[in-house]
Amino acid sequence: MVDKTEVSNKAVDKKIGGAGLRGQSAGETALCTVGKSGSGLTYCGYDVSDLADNATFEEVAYLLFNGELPNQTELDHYKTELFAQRDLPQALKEVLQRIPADAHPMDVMRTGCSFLGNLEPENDFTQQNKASNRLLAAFPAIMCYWYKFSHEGVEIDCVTDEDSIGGHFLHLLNGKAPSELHRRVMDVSLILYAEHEFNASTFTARVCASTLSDMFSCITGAIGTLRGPLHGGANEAAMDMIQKFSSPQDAKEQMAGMLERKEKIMGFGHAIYRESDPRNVIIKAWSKKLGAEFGDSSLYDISVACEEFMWDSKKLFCNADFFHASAYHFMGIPTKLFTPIFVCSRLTGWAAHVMEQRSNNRIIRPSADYTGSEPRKVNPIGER
Ligand SMILES: CC(=O)SCCNC(=O)CCNC(=O)[C@H](O)C(C)(C)COP(=O)(O)OP(=O)(O)OC[C@H]1O[C@@H](n2cnc3c(N)ncnc32)[C@H](O)[C@@H]1OP(=O)(O)O
Ligand SMILES: O=C([O-])CC(=O)C(=O)O
Repeated sequence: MVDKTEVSNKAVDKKIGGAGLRGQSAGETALCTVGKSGSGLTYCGYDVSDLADNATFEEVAYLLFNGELPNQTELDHYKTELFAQRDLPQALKEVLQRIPADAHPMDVMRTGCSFLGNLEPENDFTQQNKASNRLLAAFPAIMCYWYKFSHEGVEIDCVTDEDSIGGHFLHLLNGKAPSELHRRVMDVSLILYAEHEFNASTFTARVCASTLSDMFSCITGAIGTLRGPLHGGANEAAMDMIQKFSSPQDAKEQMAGMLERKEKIMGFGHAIYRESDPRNVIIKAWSKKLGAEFGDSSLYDISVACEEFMWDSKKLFCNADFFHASAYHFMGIPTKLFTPIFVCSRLTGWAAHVMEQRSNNRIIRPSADYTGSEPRKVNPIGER
């Protein structure tokens, strides 16, 4: 007779692992493919390059939340809904005022998200779209209200008449309407960062969702995960690095030294893509255009030298973050706000994954291979 305990233990013992769970399928999604078809990245079946050329970020947000692109009436309605929710509650402004200027802006985003969840909680899952859209509308103001208050002592008006979220963010940051080029690049950037399957921050959101927690908790956890330099924090780290290089030649020499010292070069490599990140070619082209408009393309030329050097020496390629650094810089965005912009975009992917997890949920709880001590007895404290 088969011993049932033995069978169930065997099931548990089956190793689903490997460092970083690389190559393991950890669930199903209808939202995104990475490294599979088209240019290598699709959202709900649409190639990201097609979306970047022919859609706006709001259309992509709608797509991720609803599974289909909106028609004009649906888009107008959606944008009106988002537009009406841009302002921040006074209590949140007061909290943001208390966060010091030297705080990490990702900590500001985390606190802003969490605190909004106290003021306007998601009481049940019928409110999941409402909560997601509220965060989508409010994130640019959370970032800019804190930044302008803590750095310039200015209490900004959190509402603008900008039509798009990207334009709204740039307007809040600069206190004036952005150029059409900047509006467009910000929109493309938000599209490129919107969704990326089971990346670390999205997986965090899904794990949190799987316990049937609320949307604000899922997003707050995801922000904390995106913060690290191996994930979203790489765009900021890439900027810090390229700013230290005085010329393309200097970049190559210094990078050679970094590789020799076994340092990680931020903005290069990827856990899934093997030869290129499809988002890079898109943001790189916009960075070149912005550099020309900026009137000094040296940062772009240095970035290209870094790209060539890393490919020639290590066969490592730029990921989505690398040319975002120069692109954002050319638009006058302070480096410390780079990763928070990622939050404003990726919120859409996170929230869509939370909704998907909830729609077919089982608590995510893998097992671990034990590597600790053999079973042992507690000695009385005097004998240790
Ligand atoms: C939007 C995003 O989140 S994109 C990712 C942003 N993160 C970064 O840019 C940080 C820099 N990059 C990295 O640290 C890594 O490439 C990651 C975290 C993105 C992926 O990590 P992994 O999946 O473990 O990388 P992978 O298995 O491809 O690494 C292969 C080898 O290349 C090395 N390598 C990978 N990326 C880099 C890099 N940027 N600089 C130097 N060496 C690198 C690894 O150390 C590893 O070497 P080893 O075999 O001697 O240990
Ligand atoms: O997929 C990943 O591991 C990281 C990434 O590129 C993203 O989240 O956009």
